[in-house]
Amino acid sequence: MSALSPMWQEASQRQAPAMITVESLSKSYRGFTAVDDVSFTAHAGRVTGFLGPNGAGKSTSMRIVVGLTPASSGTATVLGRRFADLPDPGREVGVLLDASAQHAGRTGREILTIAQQTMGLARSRVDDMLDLVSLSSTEAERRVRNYSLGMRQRLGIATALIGDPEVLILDEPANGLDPAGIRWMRDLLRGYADAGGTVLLSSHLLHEIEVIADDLVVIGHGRIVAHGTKAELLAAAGTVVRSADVAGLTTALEAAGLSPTAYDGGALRTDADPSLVGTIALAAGVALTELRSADGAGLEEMFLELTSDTQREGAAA
Ligand SMILES: Nc1ncnc2c1ncn2[C@@H]1O[C@H](COP(=O)(O)OP(=O)(O)OP(=O)(O)O)[C@@H](O)[C@H]1O
Repeated sequence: MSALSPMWQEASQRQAPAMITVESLSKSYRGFTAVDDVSFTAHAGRVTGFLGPNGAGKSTSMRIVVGLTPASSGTATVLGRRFADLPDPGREVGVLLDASAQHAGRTGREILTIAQQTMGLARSRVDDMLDLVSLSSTEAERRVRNYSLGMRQRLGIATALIGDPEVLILDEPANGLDPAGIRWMRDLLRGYADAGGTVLLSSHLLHEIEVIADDLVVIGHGRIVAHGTKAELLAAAGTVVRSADVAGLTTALEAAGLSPTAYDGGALRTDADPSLVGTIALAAGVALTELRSADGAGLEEMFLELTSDTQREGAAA
């Protein structure tokens, strides 16, 4: 990452170069389409969250990006090349796909030392990385089979970062981390992106990704259902409004041409902004008990819908 030119670091974030480009990617397994015409980009200086319920196609897409699974069609490039064509992938792209896949019989220090030697890095990188991910020297001497999932995630992140790559690709890195661990990871990734790095990370939890990501790519049933900056996706949320007279409020909003939908605990949500909703309620003589911008509600509803679909499918399978 230290190789990033100052020009890139100064570039406005949205105009930062695309470091990961996925175009019309599809993957089928014996007639089942796991990834269906997926396209997105991840930019330098930004954390891109890849969000979707279990089985949505996140891991498959990420495995294709890093060359572990062949695509049925479409292309994926990192730093402008197919992963397999990168001259020095370990030092260009840090990858953590499955923290549990690390060699269980080796110690954390051994795993980092192997990576350090394979990449021809300074020996000091091993201790630097252990410090960075807060694994103590005692923990580093333990075999990975005795690590908690959270410790494996920390070790996996250390391994991904040891080569000082420009791009980080992490599949569900927050799994197994406690709230303090999630905060630690958020700060680490924020610092990495602020220094010009590119992060693509997946999660099946909206709130987890909401606190970490700048950009969001939402996937369901193998297809991209939303893609944009977090601010854009959260802003397109409308208003949450509540009244003791739900029927009267619904009638008034519908008469004004709005289409309110039921929201949490008897409230209603509409796409209109709060001032319009307040004006309509006042004109109709309906007293409100709550009126607020529904930050994130649209995204949350969409995500819940995707999740419940997936659960129904899972139950039927
Ligand atoms: N090797 C495979 N053979 C057959 N089907 C597969 C294979 N790998 C993945 N799938 C299927 O493709 C779909 C997408 O799986 P994938 O692991 O990419 O989802 P995901 O979004 O990463 O989910 P999770 O959050 O559960 O890891 C799932 O229905 C899965 O069962």
